[in-house]
Amino acid sequence: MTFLQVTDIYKRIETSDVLNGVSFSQNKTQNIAIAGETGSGKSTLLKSIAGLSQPDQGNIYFEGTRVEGPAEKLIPGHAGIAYLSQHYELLNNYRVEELLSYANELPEEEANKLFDICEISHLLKRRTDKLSGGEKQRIAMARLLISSPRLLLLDEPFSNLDLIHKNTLKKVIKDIQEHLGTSCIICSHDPFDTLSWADEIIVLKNGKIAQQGTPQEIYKHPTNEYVAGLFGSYNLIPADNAGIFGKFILAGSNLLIRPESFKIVGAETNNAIKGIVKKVSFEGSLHDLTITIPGTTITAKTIDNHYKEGDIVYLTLSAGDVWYL
Ligand SMILES: Nc1ncnc2c1ncn2[C@@H]1O[C@H](COP(=O)(O)OP(=O)(O)OP(=O)(O)O)[C@@H](O)[C@H]1O
Repeated sequence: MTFLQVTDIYKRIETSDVLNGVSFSQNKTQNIAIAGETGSGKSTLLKSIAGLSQPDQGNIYFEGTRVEGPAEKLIPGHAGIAYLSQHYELLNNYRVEELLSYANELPEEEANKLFDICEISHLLKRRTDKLSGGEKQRIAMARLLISSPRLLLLDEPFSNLDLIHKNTLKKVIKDIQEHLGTSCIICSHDPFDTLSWADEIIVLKNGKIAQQGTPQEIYKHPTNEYVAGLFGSYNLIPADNAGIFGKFILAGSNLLIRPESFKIVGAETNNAIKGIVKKVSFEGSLHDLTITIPGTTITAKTIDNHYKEGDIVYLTLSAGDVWYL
């Protein structure tokens, strides 16, 4: 039996086709990330899976049982699926332990384990109005996990979190999966939150799946510029300008090359492309170099910090680093 099966979901809101025939499946151990620009339908898809948005057409089956929408049930939602909205709210003026105790039916030991996993044990005596955004979010998540869902849907969980809280949340999500056996689907528009975590990424555009694949496939072999752009910067060399790349020419195809794919070598070698550094930008662990090469300008990334404007450089590429669009 498939863990989650989403088949041909359509949803029209007012005059927009928000979901336009979305189908995919998830197995129990698979981490799925749903990516897409703002308004592409990510939240609506998650809510449909949770039974909180009524699809106009199509079916969702969770562990073999059809997920009914809010129009079909008195109390919306589906047993075993928990959805954490990006706009979750915690009741004000409660102590965290009070808030959690209302939902809690777990034996003390299990509840304490859950609070440890969510890294909120030290917050239990705190009042809910004296918490940071990241802390509130982990408490909201713990509250949902008390009901021992088998599938947790997280809607933009990393937005509005600083790097420290983001990393805590990433560890918490990993521990939830490892220690509680809960499967997850995360929707996020930030590639850095999805590429390292997901087994499979589903990219939505205008309510349709633009591409579905492993993070490596999506990053290295995007089907179009929309997908390429969602997952990082890229160079697009138009087909009529691709001659400079010699052996990599494929008639009529543009070349898509990620900036980190260029190797910068000190001296002219076979097949190296000569360029002049026009700009150097410090990006933390890497430097972005804007380099003029015959007929165009490209961006390359390097860890070397000695390049400066006006330097002559030589660029090489491997066959696996070029993608044809
Ligand atoms: N209740 C609603 N009434 C009107 N339009 C809606 C409603 N809910 C969603 N939409 C529209 O449907 C489209 C998809 O919305 P959705 O929230 O699913 O996208 P999203 O990809 O999650 O966006 P974001 O990343 O900004 O949260 C948007 O254009 C949105 O304006």
